[in-house]
Amino acid sequence: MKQVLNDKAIALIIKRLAYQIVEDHPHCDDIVFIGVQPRGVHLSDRLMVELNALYGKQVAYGMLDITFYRDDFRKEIMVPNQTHLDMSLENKEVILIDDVLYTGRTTRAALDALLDFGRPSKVTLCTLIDRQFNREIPIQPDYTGKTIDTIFSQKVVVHWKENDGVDEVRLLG
Ligand SMILES: O=P(O)(O)OC[C@H]1O[C@H](OP(=O)(O)OP(=O)(O)O)[C@H](O)[C@@H]1O
Ligand SMILES: O=c1cc[nH]c(=O)[nH]1
Repeated sequence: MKQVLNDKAIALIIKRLAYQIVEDHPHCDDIVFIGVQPRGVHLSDRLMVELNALYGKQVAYGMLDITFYRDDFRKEIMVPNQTHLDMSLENKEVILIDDVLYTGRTTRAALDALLDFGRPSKVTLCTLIDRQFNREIPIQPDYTGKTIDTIFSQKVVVHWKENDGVDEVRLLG
């Protein structure tokens, strides 16, 4: 199982993503940052620390469960996570945050789920890892930590210190 990113690389990437977002958005008043449950939230929590420091205030931040919006949710029993989103998304720019983008189906479900909270003026996507091949939905990231060329049989595994004891990205297979 090959290590693709270690803890130092992940920390640097998260800082860089935060700077890129702030460069594109000098003001954060009309932005809502949303981590996709469950694993996107580890990345979004880290990004919020950087963004709060760069903006000098608490940015609007929520977490979105997409379980019942997945296109395969009827095929197996799934345990939902929690949504924490105590603001309207009407006319806000939403920056969706997830750890991995692969087929694009999770992001599609997230787009569907967030429409329950209003009509955003714009939605952009930030991901730590973009597995750029085998996309099944026409979705691309706007902010990418690292793009990885993978084949179908492989799997990208993102470990987070708070869950797995270590920050790292590994490629299985
Ligand atoms: O672009 P996609 O193919 O949807 O994959 C991306 C999603 O996969 C992982 O979640 P999880 O393992 O819960 O989802 P999965 O079962 O769809 O792989 C990851 O945290 C992303 O949310
Ligand atoms: O390789 C993959 C594909 C989807 N989701 C992951 O977390 N890893």
